[in-house]
Amino acid sequence: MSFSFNFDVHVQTGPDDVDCKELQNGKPDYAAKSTEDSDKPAEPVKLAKEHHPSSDPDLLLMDAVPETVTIGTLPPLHFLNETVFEKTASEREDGEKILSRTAEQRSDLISGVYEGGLKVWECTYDLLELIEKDGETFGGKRVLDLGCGAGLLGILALRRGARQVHFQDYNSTVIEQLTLPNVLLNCHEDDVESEEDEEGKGKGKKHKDGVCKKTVTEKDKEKEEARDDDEPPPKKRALAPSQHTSLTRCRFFSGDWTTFLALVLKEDPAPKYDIVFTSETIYNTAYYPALHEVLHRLLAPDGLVYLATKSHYFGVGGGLHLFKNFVEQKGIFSINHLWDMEEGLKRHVVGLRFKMVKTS
Ligand SMILES: C[S@@+](CC[C@H](N)C(=O)[O-])C[C@H]1O[C@@H](n2cnc3c(N)ncnc32)[C@H](O)[C@@H]1O
Repeated sequence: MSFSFNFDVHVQTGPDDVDCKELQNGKPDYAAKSTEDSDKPAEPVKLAKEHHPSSDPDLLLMDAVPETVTIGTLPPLHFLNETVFEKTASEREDGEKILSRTAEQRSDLISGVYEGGLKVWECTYDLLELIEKDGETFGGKRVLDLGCGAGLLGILALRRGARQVHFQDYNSTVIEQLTLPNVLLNCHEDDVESEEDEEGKGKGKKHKDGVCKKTVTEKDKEKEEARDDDEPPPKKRALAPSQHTSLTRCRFFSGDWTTFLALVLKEDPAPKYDIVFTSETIYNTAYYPALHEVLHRLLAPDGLVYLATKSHYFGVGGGLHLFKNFVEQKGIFSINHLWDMEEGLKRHVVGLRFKMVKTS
């Protein structure tokens, strides 16, 4: 069986693989690309493009093994477990070959080739919890999930009434095989509501930090496969893209930040975002100029960037301290700590706002 989506790609992509430093012992070597030695900015390596879902994705979703994360009173969020990619890599469309390469190399990141979007990283959960605690409302807001991976942050905003949500990931395979399917999994509002009623009662494991994570097991999957043909379709079956009103509020982009910015700045008017989420994206100091430029150009004058990050990325080099230094040198944004976990490997959520409200 093929797991492919058909996408209309409206902007041509560049070469997929580039000369890049690859992981050594599972960690990328960014030493040659640190901010100190980079008078030349990091090369754009993957040209940006927009993805338009153009076919019925039901088949893919029927075979998917979704997980659900529930945090406090937030709506449950569904996402494909990364293990599905290991098992089905050869059957999926993957022009970038990242599914096979990550499986071969057993690596979370391959610098310049695969930037880690196929799994949900820890700080995404931290940020979801902060949103729950602070009661952030999204009604009518324009949201960018920058370096989205699975896209849970953007999906939450969508579920909570954001006017538009744009998803960006470095890898087109991530957008096509993970982000978009996840959006579809979560877009069927009626289904999701009825699942909340049924499933809130105990299948999930309550974690001490309040995160309730439920995995749909192989057994559940077998049960689903054994279903009689006369039975109604499973609740989580997604609607065709054209039927999704939620989907009309979304756009999907892949590519590196420099060319992503260039692509959207060609639009008239160019997008401005009230909220930008970016989780676990500051591990590589070489990318700071491009990341900062995206935030600078695309954040609305009174907008807010939620940045979730580990304190330090061991073996990689980046981290909050270096990023704060970079931001301070630029003098555009002020940074506030919104949440800190000081035990173990320290994690943080910080907010960035323009120092002076821009008049544009
Ligand atoms: C470690 S993953 C985090 C994924 C997701 N935000 C999460 O927390 O689960 C880092 C993400 O940052 C994005 N990223 C990193 N460097 C990038 C670059 N130079 N250009 C564009 N995207 C980049 C990739 O899309 C990648 O998915």
